[in-house]
Amino acid sequence: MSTSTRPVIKCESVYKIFGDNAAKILEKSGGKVETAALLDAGCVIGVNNASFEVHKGEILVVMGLSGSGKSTLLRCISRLIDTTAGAIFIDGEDLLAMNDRELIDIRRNKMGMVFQNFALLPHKTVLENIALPLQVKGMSTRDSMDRAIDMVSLVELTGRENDFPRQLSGGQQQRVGIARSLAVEPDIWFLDEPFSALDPLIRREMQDEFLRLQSVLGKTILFVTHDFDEALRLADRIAIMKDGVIEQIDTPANIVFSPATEYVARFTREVPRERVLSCQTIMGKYDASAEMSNITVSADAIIETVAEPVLTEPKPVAVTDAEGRILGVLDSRIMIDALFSETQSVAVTN
Ligand SMILES: Nc1ncnc2c1ncn2[C@@H]1O[C@H](COP(=O)(O)OP(=O)(O)OP(=O)(O)O)[C@@H](O)[C@H]1O
Repeated sequence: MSTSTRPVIKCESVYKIFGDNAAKILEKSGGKVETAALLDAGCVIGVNNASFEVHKGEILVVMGLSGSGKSTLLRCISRLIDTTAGAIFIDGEDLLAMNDRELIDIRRNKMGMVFQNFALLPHKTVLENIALPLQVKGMSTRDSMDRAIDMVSLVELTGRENDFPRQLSGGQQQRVGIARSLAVEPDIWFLDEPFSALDPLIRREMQDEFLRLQSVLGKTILFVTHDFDEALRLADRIAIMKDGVIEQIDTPANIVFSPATEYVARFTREVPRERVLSCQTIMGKYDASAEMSNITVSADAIIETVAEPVLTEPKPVAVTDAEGRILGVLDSRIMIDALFSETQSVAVTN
């Protein structure tokens, strides 16, 4: 993830107010949002003063309980609904200033969406469902079908091309939804509770599938969920929402170890540290003269994913960066200290 470049998504004081009187009240106040007056007038505040950026290749998970404003925020940024106040920039372009044609163009070519209910057309086959957005863009039937076949393979559904949605399991239907949204090669990927309708085992499988796809595709992602565990598994950063307000936006480790508010802390109390700490945050010093294990682990791997091999390995395991350079070591003592020590002594930097 790069944070030095221009953000792909930038929100500045974004508000979404629902209610017949909202426009009138805003007009009276000269566009200034006075939440108390709006609430008194019976308006509902969907998103309340959201400001943040999402960078290229980053997964930002928007997490909150039902009614906290997650979907409304996502819909403002994808312009499925109009924003009441504030500014949204996509690759530096003012989204709210775009005309209908520009909007259709950006939504068709730059943005992909996946919804909880899969939103597949029941009378079309898997291939036809995936090819449809390409045909809407003007691609020939033949080319769109060829591309749809590639997409089916990407989401590992080869052999089911001619099935109808009703012949597929929920997880398979969502794979089709994912393939369809990726077919147009969007830069920005919006996923609104994509796995919430799936049972827990399939859900976990789809989360792994999502991470696998992202490791290949490197999209810029806004992922909405009400499940804190899902947020921890998937996010580069998590935005926690309550009553339309983003209470905290930070890495999973910082959310868990430095919750900004009491509300955020309520989600984090029970989270085991191996779920959020990376190898880099607990590793020991590398001694070039020591005999090392043949296995290595990546510096940004979460401890949970490497605990077993490290704990069963008699020799120290090298922790390496993306170029394979050794940054430090892990061994069973370091691992046990990190997992079971009572005090939190590690520096949270990832
Ligand atoms: N079209 C609408 N008209 C009026 N109020 C709305 C509308 N859409 C959303 N709201 C309100 O805005 C607030 C945020 O809703 P939103 O759907 O964004 O929440 P959410 O966090 O996505 O919830 P869920 O997880 O249940 O989908 C809620 O109070 C909701 O009732």
